[in-house]
Amino acid sequence: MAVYTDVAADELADFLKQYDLGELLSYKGIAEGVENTNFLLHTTKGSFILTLYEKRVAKNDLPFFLALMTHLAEHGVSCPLPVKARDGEPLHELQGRPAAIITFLEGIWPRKPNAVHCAGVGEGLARMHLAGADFAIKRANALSVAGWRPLFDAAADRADEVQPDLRAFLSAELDYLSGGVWPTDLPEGVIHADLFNDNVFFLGDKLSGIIDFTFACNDMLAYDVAICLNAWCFEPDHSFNVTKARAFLNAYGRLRKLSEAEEAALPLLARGAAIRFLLTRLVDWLNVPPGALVKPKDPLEYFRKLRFHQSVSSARDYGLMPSGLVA
Ligand SMILES: Nc1ncnc2c1ncn2[C@@H]1O[C@H](COP(=O)(O)OP(=O)(O)OP(=O)(O)O)[C@@H](O)[C@H]1O
Ligand SMILES: N[C@@H](CCO)C(=O)O
Repeated sequence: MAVYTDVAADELADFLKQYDLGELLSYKGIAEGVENTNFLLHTTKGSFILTLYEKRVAKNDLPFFLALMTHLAEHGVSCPLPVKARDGEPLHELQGRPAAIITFLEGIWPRKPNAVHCAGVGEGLARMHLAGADFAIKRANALSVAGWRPLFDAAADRADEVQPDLRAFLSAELDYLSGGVWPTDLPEGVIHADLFNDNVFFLGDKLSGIIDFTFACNDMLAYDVAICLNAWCFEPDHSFNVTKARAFLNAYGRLRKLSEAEEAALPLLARGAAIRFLLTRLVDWLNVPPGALVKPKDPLEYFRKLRFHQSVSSARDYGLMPSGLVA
């Protein structure tokens, strides 16, 4: 998160009058993250997170995110619970933006994830996929193949300022991924779609919670696996760590085994996941709003990851054995 929209103490106190959360003791903006504005609130009833939904979040989608968190929490996934105001609704408006309060989760996101964290994420992701199976509301993935071209168009003219020939590289990759190779028949369900290390909290080695469902949607479950391979299984120098990948995939597979078709599609899905984050980061990198408290993320990290996936010939390169997952 970040702070794009400031909120004065008296405005916040007025806003809180709609809730049964006691008196406001203190609050502060959270600089982490890039999508929405977030504040940590301390009230006489405890700690909470207030989110003001910004640019990339469509207001119509907010009921999906809020209901999903409630559904997952009720099905054993540790995630924040939306707090209902006195009118029974979790969604209101503050500073002209849709705003919601969610419960605070204890834990710390791992700055340097190790293989144990990766196994925790594998298990947590599989639990989320299983728990989401009977969630009734649907939301299409706005950032799947059809959504990448408009991002490219928004950044293309200045892409080469970030790295020479980046524009041509992205254009060729997009042509390939949108040219009929993207899978259409893999198992689908509710995916998190942004399960990065800053969205997973741990207490010690144990996963304590998953946050930030603002990209959650219905899509291929294996695409979520591919997003996590990108987000968790590379080193700071952007080299791939097969030990972490194996730990992640094995833990996932113990709860939800990937089908042969899903395994075979992993390299392609990983390329798609890499270009999705490369493109959103590139657009953000080139368009930091003046005065915003936000640190844009490095797009070129995902260029390097994408290059790696382009060199992968099969899911074996991610630590999977031909007969399926190693115990
Ligand atoms: N329920 C919660 N409990 C505790 N801390 C939270 C909670 N929700 C958010 N935070 C804090 O706010 C930070 C940013 O939250 P979040 O990742 O949801 O924001 P975002 O702008 O959507 O970010 P991203 O760039 O990851 O999409 C987290 O790293 C964490 O420090
Ligand atoms: N997790 C994303 C930011 C939020 O979409 C990234 O690291 O690019």
